[in-house]
Amino acid sequence: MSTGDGVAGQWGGVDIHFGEEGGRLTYGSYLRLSQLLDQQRLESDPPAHDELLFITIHQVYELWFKQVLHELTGSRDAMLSGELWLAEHLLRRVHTIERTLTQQIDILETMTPQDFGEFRHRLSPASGFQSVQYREIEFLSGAKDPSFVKRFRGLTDAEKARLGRRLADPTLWDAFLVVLEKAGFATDSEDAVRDALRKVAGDRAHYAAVWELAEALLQHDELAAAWRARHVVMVERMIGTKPGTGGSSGAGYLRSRLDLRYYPLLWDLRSSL
Ligand code: HEM
Ligand SMILES: N[C@@H](CC(=O)c1ccccc1NC=O)C(=O)O
Repeated sequence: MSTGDGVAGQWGGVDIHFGEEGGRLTYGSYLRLSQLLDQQRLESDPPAHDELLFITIHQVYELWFKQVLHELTGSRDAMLSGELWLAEHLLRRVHTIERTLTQQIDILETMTPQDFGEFRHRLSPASGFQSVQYREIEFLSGAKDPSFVKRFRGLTDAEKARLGRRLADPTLWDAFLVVLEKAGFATDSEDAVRDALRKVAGDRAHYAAVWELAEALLQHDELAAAWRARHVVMVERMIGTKPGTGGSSGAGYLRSRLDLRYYPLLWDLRSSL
C-alpha cells in the first residue's frame, strides 16, 4: 500500500509510513556513503593487506576529533554564558569519546611490525604530528603552543587559519576562570586561583556545580594523558627506537610529551586537599 510519496507497510501488524517528506533521502545519501567509502586510497603497490586498517583507524580518529572539537567548543561557550550544567554534560560526552579513542589502539595493535613495515616506508614525511585537529584540541583545551604551527610542514591556508583562530580564541581554562569570577572569586593571579580552587573544594555543598565542572576538566586532562601514554607504548611495539616518519626521534620525542597537563593548578590542588 502506498500513500503519496511515502512508503507504507505492515510491520508486526502496525501500519508504518516512512519518507512522507518526498521520499528522496536514503540511508546512503543522508550519510554521503559513496563519498565516505571512496576515501580509502592505499599508497602501497601491490596493496599491503594491513594498509586499509591503518587508513581506516586514522580516518575514524579524525571524525571523532571533529566531534570532540564540536563538544569542547560547546562546553567552553556554555561556561562563558553561565550554563554550567551544559558545560559539564558536554564534557562528559567527550570523556566517553576519549575512552573509545584509547581503546581503538587495541585494533591497530593487531597489526604486526612486519606487516606495518610493508608500507611504512611509503608514509614519510607524513605523520600524526601533522594532525591539525589533534593540535586544535590541545589549543582549545588550554595547551597553546604556537611553535607547533611553525613546525607544521605542508599546512594549507585553511588549516593555518584554523590553528590561528584556536590560538586567538578563549580556551576551556579561560572559560573556567570566568566561571570562578562569576562565583565571586578573584582570578587575577595564580595564587588567587589556587585559593579559589581550595575554597570550592572545601565547600562542595555550596559550590557543587563549579566543583563538578573542575572534576570534568580534570577527567578530560587525565584521558588525554592516557591516550598519549598508550600511543607511545604502541609506537615502541611497532617501531622500537627507530626515528619517526615525521622526522622526530620517535618514541623519545613522544615520551617528552607525556608530562603535558592542560590544567596544572587542578593537579596541584590535590597536594593540598
Ligand atoms: C602504527 C601506528 C603508529 C605509529 C608507529 C606512530 C608513530 C608516531 C611517531 C613516531 C610520532 C612522532 C612524530 C614522528 O613521526 O616523527 C607520532 C606522533 C603522533 N601520532 Fe602516531 N603513530 C601511530 C598511530 C597513530 C594513530 C592511530 C594516531 C591517531 C590519530 C596517531 C596520532 C599521532 C599524533 C597526534 C602525533 C603527534 C603527537 C605530539 O606531537 O604530541 N598516531 N606517531
Ligand atoms: N609516524 C609513524 C607513521 C604513522 O604512524 C603515521 C603516518 C602517516 C599518517 C599518520 C600516522 N600516524 C601517526 O603518527 C612512524 O614513524 O612509523
